[in-house]
Amino acid sequence: MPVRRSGPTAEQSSPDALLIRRTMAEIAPIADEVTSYFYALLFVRHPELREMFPAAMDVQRERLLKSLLKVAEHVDDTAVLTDYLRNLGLGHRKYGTRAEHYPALGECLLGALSAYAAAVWTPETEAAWVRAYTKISQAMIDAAAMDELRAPAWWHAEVVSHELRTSDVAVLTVRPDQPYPFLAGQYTSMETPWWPRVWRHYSFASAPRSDGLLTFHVKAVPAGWVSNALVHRARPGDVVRLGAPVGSMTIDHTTDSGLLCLGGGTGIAPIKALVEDVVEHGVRRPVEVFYGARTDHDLYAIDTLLGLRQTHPWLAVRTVTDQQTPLRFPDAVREYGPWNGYDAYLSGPPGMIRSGVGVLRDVGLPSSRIRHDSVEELLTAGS
Ligand SMILES: NC(=O)C1=CN([C@@H]2O[C@H](COP(=O)(O)OP(=O)(O)OC[C@H]3O[C@@H](n4cnc5c(N)ncnc54)[C@H](O)[C@@H]3O)[C@@H](O)[C@H]2O)C=CC1
Repeated sequence: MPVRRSGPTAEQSSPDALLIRRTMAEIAPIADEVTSYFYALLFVRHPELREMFPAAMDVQRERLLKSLLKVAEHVDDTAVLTDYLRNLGLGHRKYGTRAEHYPALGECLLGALSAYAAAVWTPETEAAWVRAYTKISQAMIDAAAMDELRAPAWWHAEVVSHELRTSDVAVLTVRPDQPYPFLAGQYTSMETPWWPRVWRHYSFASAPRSDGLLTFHVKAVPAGWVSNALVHRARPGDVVRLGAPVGSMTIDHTTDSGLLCLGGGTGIAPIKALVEDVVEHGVRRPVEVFYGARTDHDLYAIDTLLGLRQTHPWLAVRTVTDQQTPLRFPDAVREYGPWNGYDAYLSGPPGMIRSGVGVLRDVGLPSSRIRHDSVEELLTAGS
């Protein structure tokens, strides 16, 4: 996502926004308890909804809280909120969420907030939350209804190849059961047969292919149930479920400006897809890839990138490993350039994205030319 301007200042905030933020500030120190209480209320009052959620609720709790914080932060910023709620509405289709579930969720959310923010909870606060929740849920319901007209809620996809590239990184190729339209640079959510209702995000590692197959790079991370299953258990013939494609780290093909791409670890996956997308479009534009990894051994995608470079002279590929250089990745981009006129794409660990954005701003790139996925989403990606 391009880095956005910040929302309205406190002085410009609406009365509802102030009340909502006051509630969020009140519950911030006990946020875990509030979300646990919310789900307890929901499952006691509506036991039929329990089966829509995974057995272990830790990531789910975090996601709900992040969504609430995001809404509270941007409650007056229609542009940010509209985009965000649209994606949230689409994203909930794969869970089986329907319009009639929203009032139940809203009633339990207000129940949890009023119980834990009792010190600041007034009739005005309650009215502000009712207005906000009505707006939020309607935006999500409308987005889901629009999407229903053109796409399934999820796709089944069969693993057709599984290649272990290092002891903990696998390249998986899957065949969706129906056409799966997406853009290079986007990501999807995946559920495996071993962990039902646990969804994790993975970026597409190839541009759309004529045979319709999709490729992912997965690293088994400690305590990452889904990633470990995908790397160490998945075999051809296994069937996963995919949600809709999301993400705005895509190429603007109406210009021919240069691309500066920073991919760290398995974050090289969408960068490879972007390079293939440039190849597909046949327009020669400079593409400079910086590929960061801990060691040379971890540069599992280097042969593919060097292969592309051999046939496409506009492509430059530089590797930066933690062993090899005194300048840590992504600082190494400072040694090259100038980068004015380039669009930048970052993909990798959240810390790398944050420091990469800092480096790019330092070398003079405006925020509007820097693209990456939401760091909040990445914190629960791929585990
Ligand atoms: N669209 C995206 O942004 C994608 C993000 N990812 C994420 O990328 C990560 C990949 O993990 P690994 O392969 O284990 O990467 P890793 O931990 O091996 O790091 C890869 C590179 O990033 C650098 N790095 C790591 N943390 C940094 C920090 N805080 N500041 C500056 N540089 C840092 C490392 O030095 C190394 O060069 C996962 O968190 C995954 O979720 C993966 C695919 C797509």
